[in-house]
Amino acid sequence: MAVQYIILLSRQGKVRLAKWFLTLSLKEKSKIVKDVSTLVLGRRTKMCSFLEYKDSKVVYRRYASLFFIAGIESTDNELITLEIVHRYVEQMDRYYGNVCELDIIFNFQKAYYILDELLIAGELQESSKRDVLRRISQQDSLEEAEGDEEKFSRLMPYIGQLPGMSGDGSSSLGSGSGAGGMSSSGGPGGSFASARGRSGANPKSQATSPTSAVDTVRASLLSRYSSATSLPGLASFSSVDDNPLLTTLRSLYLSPHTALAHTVQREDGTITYTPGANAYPPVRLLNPIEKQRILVTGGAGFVGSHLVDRLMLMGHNVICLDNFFTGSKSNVAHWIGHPNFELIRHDVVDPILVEVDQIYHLACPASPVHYQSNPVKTLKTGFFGTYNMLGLAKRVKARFLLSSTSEIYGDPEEHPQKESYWGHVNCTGPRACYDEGKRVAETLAYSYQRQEGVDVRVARIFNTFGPRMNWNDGRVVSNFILQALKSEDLTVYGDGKSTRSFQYVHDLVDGLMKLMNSNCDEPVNIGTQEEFTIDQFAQMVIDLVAEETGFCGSQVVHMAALEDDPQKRKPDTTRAKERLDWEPQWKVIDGLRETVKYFKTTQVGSEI
Ligand SMILES: O=c1ccn([C@@H]2O[C@H](COP(=O)(O)OP(=O)(O)O[C@H]3OC[C@@H](O)[C@H](O)[C@H]3O)[C@@H](O)[C@H]2O)c(=O)[nH]1
Repeated sequence: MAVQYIILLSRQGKVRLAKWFLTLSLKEKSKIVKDVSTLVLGRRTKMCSFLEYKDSKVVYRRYASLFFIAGIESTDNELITLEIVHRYVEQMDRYYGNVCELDIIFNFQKAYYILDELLIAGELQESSKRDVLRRISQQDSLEEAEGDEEKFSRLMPYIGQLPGMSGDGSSSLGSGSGAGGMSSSGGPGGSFASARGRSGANPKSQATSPTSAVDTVRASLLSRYSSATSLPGLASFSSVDDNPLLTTLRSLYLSPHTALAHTVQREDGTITYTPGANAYPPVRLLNPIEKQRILVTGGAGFVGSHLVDRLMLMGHNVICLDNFFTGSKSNVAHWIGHPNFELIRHDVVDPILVEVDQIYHLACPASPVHYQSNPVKTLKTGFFGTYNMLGLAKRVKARFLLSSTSEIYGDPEEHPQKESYWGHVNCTGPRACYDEGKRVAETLAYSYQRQEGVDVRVARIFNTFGPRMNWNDGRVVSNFILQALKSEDLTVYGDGKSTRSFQYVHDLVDGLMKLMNSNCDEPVNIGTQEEFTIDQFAQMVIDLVAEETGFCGSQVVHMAALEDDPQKRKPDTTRAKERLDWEPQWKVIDGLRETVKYFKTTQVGSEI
């Protein structure tokens, strides 16, 4: 009698543990996991717990929110297998005390250790609960002695900078969305409580339902991490109006090149960077239930890097993925090396596999100058990039947010534009690579939603500006500010009567986060009602630069109009208000003032 494999599967289909006692290729293992998950999850509660799968058998039992699945040979005994599984549950229950799915997610190594004591090569080795627990507690003491020293020495450089970080160090096998699974634990088909009831070993368990076990774990996690809520100025991240947050954010973008201190040697033309010269900004210490692993594609770009800042300050684990085509490492340099941060150079046109809970898919050049410089690549990014990220979302069961654009409305015949408007796009014009790329990206998102059940969010972003726009971005805001700072003429394309509504980047980031965490799966316009003609906007920039620098000698000059340039653009944001409770907090003039400061301090006259 030899067990071939043990799989612990959540009701949402997430594998929480998999142990193989026979040699199989990765492909074969994934096939078995996929087939067996489908078989088991598809069964109703009263159905028999034994199944035939190819030339083997599958024995399963549900305890609270987890299915324990064992594969055996067709000649092996199902009841004995069930008894082994049950013994495993009892031993975990003893070890963890009121074990639940979260225990296994956050302390999965122990679940493996216990299994290793119970089964060797698939054969039952030790059925005594007491002996298994004694060995595990010996291991624990050894690990504590060795691990604490090492962990502390590794974290030492950060401890001074990250309030309360010293208590963390929990690992995560599955995703943070395990918390979602826990909330619905209990129910028919067996439970951890029933295992405890049989063992009679845990007096606490007799009176504890699976739901209260979850509550206990939640409560203990929350109390362990409760100090986070008292961090001065970092308790709330709901809005950028929160001044301490704004001060922290400003410190990140108003001095991007000082993330690494540097000295410039003019004589030999070298720059020396000093690593670790600046402290990381303090990030919130989230309890593991709230801490998400979040992928931001295009995370080193203009909007992406602001989003990364906000998510990092909120205390999440952030993976920033960028091909640095228009994004720049310096936009996120202040996070490099932080324990919660990973930077990956990768082009979304190629697939990638990372285990995450949420995906903000922002990767795509957004300035007309950039996206038109390589239209085929822009289309590939729109289609394949989105296709790959949706595939990833499907595979890891992550929520997916697409950054779409007001450009999907083309040169609109409806004004302001509601989300219900289908648009007016020239599919053969120079802007089509972006417009149609984003339109097909939306189509892909909703097709994945319908066909594969992927949880999608779609943000239609209107003209956005702010710090970290590239000096060579080519969009109207950065062009005009840079021209005005150098007292050059402001180049207005066309007669200057076309309009745009502009929003400051912090408002957009608020909107994206609200949308991601809402239940609104329809497209949502994110933009402001402040609409200007390009002539008016040019004059406002000249005035602001004069106010900031004391002088601006620029004039407005009109040049040839651009092909297919939309004549007017302003969002109807009723849906954002009603569904997300989102409204812009920044007046355009305030955002522009800050952007002028940014360009003045970091671009014009900058050393590097
Ligand atoms: O130097 C310039 C730059 C731009 N403009 C004009 O200013 C207006 C705005 O142009 P931008 O290049 O900033 O942006 P567009 O509105 O054309 O496209 C933008 O739309 C929304 C987003 O999704 C994208 O960021 C971008 O595609 C256009 O009418 C353009 O012709 C100038 O008059 N002078």
